[in-house]
Amino acid sequence: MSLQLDDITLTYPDGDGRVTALDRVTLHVPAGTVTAVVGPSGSGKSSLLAVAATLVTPDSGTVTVGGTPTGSIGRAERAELRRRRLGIVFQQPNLLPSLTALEQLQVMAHLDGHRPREVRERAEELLAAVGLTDQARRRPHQLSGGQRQRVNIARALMNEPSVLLVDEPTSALDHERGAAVLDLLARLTRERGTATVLVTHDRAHLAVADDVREMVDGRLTAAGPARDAAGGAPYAPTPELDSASDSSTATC
Ligand SMILES: Nc1ncnc2c1ncn2[C@@H]1O[C@H](COP(=O)(O)OP(=O)(O)OP(=O)(O)O)[C@@H](O)[C@H]1O
Repeated sequence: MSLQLDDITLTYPDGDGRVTALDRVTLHVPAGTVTAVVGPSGSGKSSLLAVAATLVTPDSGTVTVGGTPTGSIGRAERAELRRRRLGIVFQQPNLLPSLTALEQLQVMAHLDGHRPREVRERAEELLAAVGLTDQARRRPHQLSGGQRQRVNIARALMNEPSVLLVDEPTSALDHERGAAVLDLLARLTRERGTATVLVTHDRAHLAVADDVREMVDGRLTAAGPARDAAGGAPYAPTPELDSASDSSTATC
């Protein structure tokens, strides 16, 4: 299922006036693809994720998650949609200190009333997918930063979301671990048909994206595909990179 944002404008109160965080933003993220969003501080990236997550209601425009237009449903239904359809990965994994890696995942689905055996199997499958089978019984303080972030990602996938919203998942990691987490996100996105939005400052990681957009002053520009045909060239946005052919040959 896909994520569709149409003509989204979002303003916040600012003294006597209002500041425009998102300015007529339109974005379509097809199922099984990763769209990366880059842009300077204060350009509107977090606001975009908050609106896509239905945590913030825009002034105008529509957010459609897996075919469901979120503006036309009530608050309770939106909360239900968030729980069932959306996976959200914030910068810092907010894992519960007293739970093991396995329990962090299980607790998500127990809340939904699934059978314990099914829940356990799914949690084990996801921990295996992120390469943490051997760490399943460790608590957060017994895991490395990269391992904690992988638990965070596995947990976000526990309820099989249609849409995955990821904010700077590698900010606490070194380059190599960050790249491994990004590769994992891209693989799981494709395997599970998720529509993934990835906000990142690290342009070296954009090679995993199917599409790269740049946020500038609340406007989203089409920056084109992040990879060349060989899957290698990283994206480096500059004013002359409006054409896709340029973006595929640019270097950082
Ligand atoms: N709650 C708020 N009240 C008022 N203005 C806000 C609020 N949240 C964000 N803004 C403003 O909206 C604009 C977009 O902010 P946003 O946090 O979306 O940017 P960002 O690209 O995520 O920045 P960063 O990379 O620093 O996290 C900025 O001008 C910011 O100051």
